[in-house]
Parts: sequence; C-alpha cells; structure tokens
Amino acid sequence: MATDSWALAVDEQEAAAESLSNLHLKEEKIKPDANGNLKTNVISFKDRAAQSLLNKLIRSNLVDNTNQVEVLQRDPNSPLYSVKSFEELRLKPQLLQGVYAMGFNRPSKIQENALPLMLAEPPQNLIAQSQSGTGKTAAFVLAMLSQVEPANKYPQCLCLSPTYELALQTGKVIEQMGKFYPELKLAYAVRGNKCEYVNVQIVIGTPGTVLDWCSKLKFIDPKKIKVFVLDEADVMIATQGHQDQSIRIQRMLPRNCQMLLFSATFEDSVWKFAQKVVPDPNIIKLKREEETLDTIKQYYVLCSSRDEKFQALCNLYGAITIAQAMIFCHTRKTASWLAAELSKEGHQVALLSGEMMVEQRAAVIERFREGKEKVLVTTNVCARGIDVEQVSVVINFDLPVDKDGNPDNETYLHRIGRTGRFGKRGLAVNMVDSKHSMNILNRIQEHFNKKIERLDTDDLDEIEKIAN
Ligand SMILES: Nc1ncnc2c1ncn2[C@@H]1O[C@H](COP(=O)(O)OP(=O)(O)OP(=O)(O)O)[C@@H](O)[C@H]1O
Repeated sequence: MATDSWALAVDEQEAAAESLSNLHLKEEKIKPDANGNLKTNVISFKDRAAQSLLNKLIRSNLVDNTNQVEVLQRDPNSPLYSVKSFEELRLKPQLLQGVYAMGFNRPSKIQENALPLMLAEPPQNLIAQSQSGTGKTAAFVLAMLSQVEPANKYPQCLCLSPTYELALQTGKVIEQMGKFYPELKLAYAVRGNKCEYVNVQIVIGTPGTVLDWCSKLKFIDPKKIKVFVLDEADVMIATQGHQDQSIRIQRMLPRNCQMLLFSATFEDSVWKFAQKVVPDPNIIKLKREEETLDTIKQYYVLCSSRDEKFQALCNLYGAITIAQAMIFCHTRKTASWLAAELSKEGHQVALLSGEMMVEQRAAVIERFREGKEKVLVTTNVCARGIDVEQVSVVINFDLPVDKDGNPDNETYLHRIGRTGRFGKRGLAVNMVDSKHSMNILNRIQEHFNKKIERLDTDDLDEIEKIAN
C-alpha cells in the first residue's frame, strides 16, 4: 500500500485536528443542567477517548490474559469454529504476508473465535467485546482487507471511529497490514478534509462527517459498502449525536453488508446501541478476569500533615528496595510538589498528569515501563489499563474519593491493581492524614471486606518484615 494513498495532506490533517478540537469545545457547552448551568457530559467522552488513544499509543503487545471467551452464535446449530493459526483462515497470500510482516504468529484469544465468523461465507455480523489491547482492531482490519477488492476504485469498507485521532490509529494498522496491496487506498472522513472525489476502497471517519460524505456530498455510495465497522462503541456513545448519526449511516447500507461492532466495555447503554447497529449478530465476549486484592498486601500509615506523609514515604524507601512504584495524588498540584520533593531526595521521578497531551503521556509511561524512571507520580489519569509489570508498590498519597468526597472504591481497586499483576505479590500503602481520610479508609475496608493493617514507618524492622 503506497504512502501517498493517504488522502489527507499534512496541513489538512492539522486543520482537521484543529477543527475537531474546536468541535469538542463546542460540544462541551451543549447541555445546560436543571439550573441552567452548562454541563459537561462530553468531558467524560474526552477522558474516555484520551484513555483509549493512550492505550493504543503505548500498547505494543497483546494484553496477557487467560480469560474465557463466551461465544453466542446467531445459529446455535452450526458448529463452533475457532482457529489456532492464521493459515487455517485461508487468507489471500498478500494478506497473510501482511499479518506475518506485523509479527503476528498466531491469533489472539478473541481473534481465534471472531475471525472464523467474520471471514465465513457468507460473512457474519458480529458484536464483540473485550478489553483494550486484546487484538480487536487487528481482527476487524483483517476482515475489511479480506473483503476489499483493490481493483474497484470506490469505497467498499467503512469504519466509524469516535475521534480523528483514534481513526488515525486504525488507519495505521490498515496501512501496515495492507502493505502488500499496492493499489489499496484509504481516506479519512473527518472535519476539515476537503477531499472532493473518493477513489479509495476504505474510508475511516467520525460519524458526522461520514454521514455527510454518504448523504449530502455523495463521496461514498453507501449501497456499495460490503463491510461496516463501528469501533470503540463505548467511547462513541458518550458523545452527543454520534449514536444517531451512526444509526442513520447504518440504515443506508445494503442488507447484505457485513456489520461489525467492537467495544472494550459493555454496559447496558452500549448493548442497546449495539443491537440497533448490528442486526442478527453473533456475540463474542471475553470475560474479564475479576480483579482481586488477594495477592496484594495493604497497609495504612497514620500521619498528620502532607510533610509527614512525605517523610513516611522517604522512610519506606530507606527501608526496603522498591523496584518501581506508582504514587497517586488527588490533585495535579500535590503531584507536582511531590515529584519535585522526591527528585530533590535523589529519586528518578516521572510525573504524569491530565493536562499533558496524550502523546506526552504515552511517552512518559513508555519510559517508566522501560525502567528509565523508578517512581511515577500521578493523579487518577493513569489508574486504568496501564500494566507495568515491575511495579511492586503502589502508594495512595491521597486516598481516592469521588466528587462528593465519598470513597471511590472502583478507583482504589484499579490503582492498587497496578501492583500484584498476573498473580505476583504486591504492596499497597495508604497515607491517612485526617479523621476524614481514616473514615474513607474504613469504608474502603468494609467495601472490600479486607483488613488494611496499620504500618509504623518509623519502625524499620516492621517495614522490612512486610516487604519480605
Ligand atoms: N495475533 C496477534 N499476535 C501478536 N500481536 C498482536 C496480534 N493481534 C494484535 N496484536 C498486537 O497487539 C496490540 C493490541 O492489538 P489491537 O490494537 O488490535 O487491540 P485492541 O483490542 O483493538 O485494543 P484497543 O482497544 O486499545 O484498540 C497491537 O500492538 C497489535 O499490533
């Protein structure tokens, strides 16, 4: 696949990115609440989209999982196929070459089951849910590429992404996997792309612009689409209008068009939306392994001020060898202060917080993962989805609370789940500095029905004991 096939010139890409971020700003102001205040339901969309992009940018390997796959076939009487190798899929030779060139030796768990369904004759519809990094993108790109006919110079595959940046990530996978198809071209249907005539076989875009390209502008003839993919459905539905636009696009497609929908999570709202987009679906769910706290030893340290918490942290570092640690703070201000203080003490510290660009965040996490820094100080931004195997200690410098000041149990689980991964033992230390935070800690203990022991960080023997 030639690089000049990218239908968007760099300045156009920048214009598109800019108009897209303007769009977000506008959308943030859309909804006034009961008191007439402008509300921010799109903020959460931005967070989700950013988290998703971040996952893609830092993910170079499949998530290691031993989870169970649940497959619900549309026709329960047909035998359940799964494949253990890409050869079994009888892919076109140039596609198999593309798969190998990406370094894939065998299908991932979700691919084992999804690919035979997606590549069946006639192709089947699918709703698939599995966590980030399990190989969903690679799976649907394979499905699109196996159906596309490069000799036909019109759009045949259509993929909806929630943001331009996420669309670009998918485009990169198509470009890599399709590199042995010299005639293949793809275009981005995003705001600001002034594409006038689409002689490409694959279009990836955000719902509003794709809808314009299909209806008003007629760049795409929806009746000729053979594969329709809706990616990141959970992120998609968090933004105003995307659901309706996606459904309107879906209704223009021919009956025999293959419909595929992917999502990392599957709340009720996602499920309802999925059913509207994908008729007669096969359903694949990768059952998420329950995160448990069983392999993590949890302690709390009683302090009376921020400085005392810092001192307790230093004592901990003085007493035990910590391979890598993640320290969570409630605000960016505390996080920057703490990172600076730890640096003064001679620690190699990385600071990660929400105001950084997604690419910057990905770079910080990558360096931490490579062990270039030993301590990562952060706010909640990276509590989820980031696996750094060497993290042996998680410190809650501030306990996680929600916006009403109540314990945020889910965040607690995600935070301390950064250690003790894949059955390894981990250590979590909570800093308590007031009656209020003691109360939060007690409620967290009750919630998980798990005792959090007190630790005296002035007692070196005691610290050494817990570390062993
Ligand atoms: N069969 C495979 N063998 C080895 N690596 C793979 C395989 N399939 C995908 N990968 C790689 O694993 C990583 C995650 O895959 P992919 O992006 O497809 O997952 P995803 O489920 O779509 O994740 P996300 O929800 O973050 O988009 C990528 O770096 C991809 O190149």
